[in-house]
Amino acid sequence: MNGTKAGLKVAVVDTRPKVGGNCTHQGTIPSKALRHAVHQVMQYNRNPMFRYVSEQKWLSYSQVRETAQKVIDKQIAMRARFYARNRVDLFFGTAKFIQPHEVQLDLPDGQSEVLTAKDIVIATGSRPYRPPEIDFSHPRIFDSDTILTLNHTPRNIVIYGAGVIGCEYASIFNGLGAKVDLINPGERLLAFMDDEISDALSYHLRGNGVLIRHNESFVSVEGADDHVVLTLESGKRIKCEAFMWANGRTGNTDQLNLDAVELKANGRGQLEVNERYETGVEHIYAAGDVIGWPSLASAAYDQGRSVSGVISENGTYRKINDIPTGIYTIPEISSVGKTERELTAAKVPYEVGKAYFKDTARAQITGEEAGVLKLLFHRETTELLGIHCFGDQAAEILHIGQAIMSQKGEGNSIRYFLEHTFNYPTMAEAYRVAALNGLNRIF
Ligand SMILES: Cc1cc2nc3c(=O)[nH]c(=O)nc-3n(C[C@H](O)[C@H](O)[C@H](O)COP(=O)(O)OP(=O)(O)OC[C@H]3O[C@@H](n4cnc5c(N)ncnc54)[C@H](O)[C@@H]3O)c2cc1C
Ligand SMILES: NC(=O)c1ccc[n+]([C@@H]2O[C@H](COP(=O)([O-])OP(=O)(O)OC[C@H]3O[C@@H](n4cnc5c(N)ncnc54)[C@H](O)[C@@H]3O)[C@@H](O)[C@H]2O)c1
Repeated sequence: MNGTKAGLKVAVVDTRPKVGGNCTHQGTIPSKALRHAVHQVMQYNRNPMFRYVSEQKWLSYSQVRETAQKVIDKQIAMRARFYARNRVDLFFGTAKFIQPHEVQLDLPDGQSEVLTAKDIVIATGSRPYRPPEIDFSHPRIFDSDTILTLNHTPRNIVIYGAGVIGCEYASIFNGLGAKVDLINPGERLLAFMDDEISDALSYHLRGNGVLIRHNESFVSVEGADDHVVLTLESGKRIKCEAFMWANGRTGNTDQLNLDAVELKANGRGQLEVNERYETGVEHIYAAGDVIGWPSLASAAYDQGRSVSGVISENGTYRKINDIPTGIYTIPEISSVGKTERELTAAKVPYEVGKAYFKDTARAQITGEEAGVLKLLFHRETTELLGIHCFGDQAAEILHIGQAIMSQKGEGNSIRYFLEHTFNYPTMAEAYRVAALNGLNRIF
């Protein structure tokens, strides 16, 4: 759309006969819609007020999947309208290069057609990495794509991989009442996050009954008729009704016939690009998950806009940095900027200001009292250096601080939160509380 608005003639190609990409069909949208539905059930079951209405109630995985499908359908319809309104031509078929400026589309009916373009953007995304020794065709063995075909609530599930996907699905199945074992090949959950926030997540998942095992690697995953057995290098054997692999993703480059344009993907199927999304082959660009980090829909949107800005020469181009993280576990996590670990290693004299959700009126009213907002700021200049939030609506709350942190010069100061009046009672008020808490430490 950014390209057509800048005067380019644009065609979009996708294998799937519906727009939206994996983000809409198998990634962000279904997982967030599932998570929201499950969170609502948890709130209903937890809140004593609803016991006047009825006893606790549970929804099945199939029921929450139905609500997710409705959101997916809305997204598809909305995106299809955007393409039509902006006169972006859509082609459905699997694309591969045949010449530097020619792409062949293999169509669902077995026919093929060739598209020619001055510039080409590879935005083929990613898919779950599948170790060859695991039989993903087994009806009880899933990855983050196929978990969306599960049609009952398992009594127990083992999730292997405690990255973002593993932690989010652990929250979803735990919220549905399934017994969840979360197997982490690493040392801690979400190791790239602030330690205190990662500890808070472990504490809350464990408190809700999730069994977390760190530093474990799989030896085998064996599927039987009515169960799956996971064997770990430590000798442990874990039996479950359903097994979900949530460890890593691979860029979708294997079908692109990259040899035809002398491009090469790395071992994870990803393409290397420079700041302007140029691949090294003139006129071929890449953006989104296929270029690897940060592999977020939020970043992919901006990268897509930017790459069309580069091509059209007069469209929007922005170097994308300071990307926030929003992780939709229950409770939610969000962060932007530096962690304490990074600031300590860089010998930056920082201070910490904290506000616990339980001490805010808004959280007491909503009952969402688990959580903390943590501000890291320079003790001399008071500039905000990092924001880390754990708790309900963390992904929204974060953006208030991000707006201040992105100001230039003296505009970026923790004092903003003391010099402006905040609506009361709001979760935004946590910024005022955290700023006071932090500035009180300065002497
Ligand atoms: C379970 C899960 C949850 C997530 N949650 C979040 C979240 O909460 N927030 C967030 O920011 N990000 C999240 N992500 C990441 C986010 O979904 C991705 O970063 C985003 O989808 C990347 O967009 P993309 O356009 O690069 O590629 P994709 O969304 O992967 O789309 C690529 C498209 O290219 C098509 N394609 C591939 N090969 C070809 C070919 N040869 N010819 C034609 N078409 C082809 C595919 O069919 C697909 O439609 C999540 C991901 C997963 C898996
Ligand atoms: N809320 C969100 O922002 C959100 C939610 C879900 C997923 N995502 C995105 O989806 C991606 C996938 O997440 P994940 O949970 O699978 O964890 P991950 O990408 O962190 O990977 C987990 C582990 O698998 C390894 N690995 C990754 N790709 C591999 C490959 N191709 N081959 C072998 N090993 C590989 C990694 O080194 C890591 O140790 C992340 O990049 C994340 O940004 C984001």
